[in-house]
Amino acid sequence: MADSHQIRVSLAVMRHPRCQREAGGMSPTATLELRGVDKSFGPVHVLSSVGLTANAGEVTALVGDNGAGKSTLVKCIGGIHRVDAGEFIFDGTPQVIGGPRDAARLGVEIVYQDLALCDNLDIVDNMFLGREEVTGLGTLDENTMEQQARQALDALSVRTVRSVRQVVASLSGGQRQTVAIAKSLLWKSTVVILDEPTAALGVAQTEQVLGLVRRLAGQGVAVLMVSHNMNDVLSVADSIVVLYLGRMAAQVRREDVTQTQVVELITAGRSGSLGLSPTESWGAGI
Ligand SMILES: Nc1ncnc2c1ncn2[C@@H]1O[C@H](COP(=O)(O)OP(=O)(O)OP(=O)(O)O)[C@@H](O)[C@H]1O
Repeated sequence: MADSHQIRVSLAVMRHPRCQREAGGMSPTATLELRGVDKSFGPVHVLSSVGLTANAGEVTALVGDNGAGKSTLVKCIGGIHRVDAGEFIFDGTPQVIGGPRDAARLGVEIVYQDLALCDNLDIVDNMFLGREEVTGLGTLDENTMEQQARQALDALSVRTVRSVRQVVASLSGGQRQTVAIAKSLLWKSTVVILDEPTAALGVAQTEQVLGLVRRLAGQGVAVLMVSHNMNDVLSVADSIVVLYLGRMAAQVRREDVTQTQVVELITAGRSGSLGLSPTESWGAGI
């Protein structure tokens, strides 16, 4: 294992290919970058100067203890909460997120834990709910929707769903998660936020969904995955953002940290062996 000096050096030189391209003269552009995000509810300061970077083609895990501010941050990115201060930069351009429509226009899709699927509708109906394709005659274009739903599932190599005309109520937890994730691909989202995607799943289904998360990133999406499950985070993330009491403890590359160091960041806001204080660590490993 690398010692703390090596880790600091590797963090400083930023080993990700995008960063190597920067070293070679090409400038990397994060799909989503947050800088100095503050959010309070009345007198309660929930987020203070939070920043993170989510790159296309990567899974960025967002971790932190209960109450650290993960959900609040996700809701700020999704336009559900308005931030008090801070910048949202999409593909290098600062943007204002004044509400959910702005976030959707910028390609942000949030897959919540409850998945917000309608049990009585089939997979196609769920994937196109509120955004149905219509024919020139004004009727629903079922064939096109069915084809596109199938394509989205195929792009993610989904083999577990037999028919896109299956009613969602009949699907397993993993299959439902699959439908919700494939929906984000269908809508060409550029930033997909997954809220605890394996929370209610058994071992086999967890493996399948984690594979799906990787393939989603493989489609060029910047995936931000909120998770309490350290095994999931360490097996699937390229980069890990740790929130501690509403502040950035660190954003580190997966390969630069051990599980113990991530747990230290989550529980204490710093990791002695990493040698990074919260202010030093912001952005160090991106
Ligand atoms: N609408 C609100 N009004 C007041 N305080 C709030 C509101 N929403 C969240 N908070 C507070 O903000 C803090 C962060 O909550 P948040 O739900 O973002 O944390 P979290 O990291 O997602 O936690 P968990 O892992 O338990 O879901 C908590 O102390 C919570 O009580």
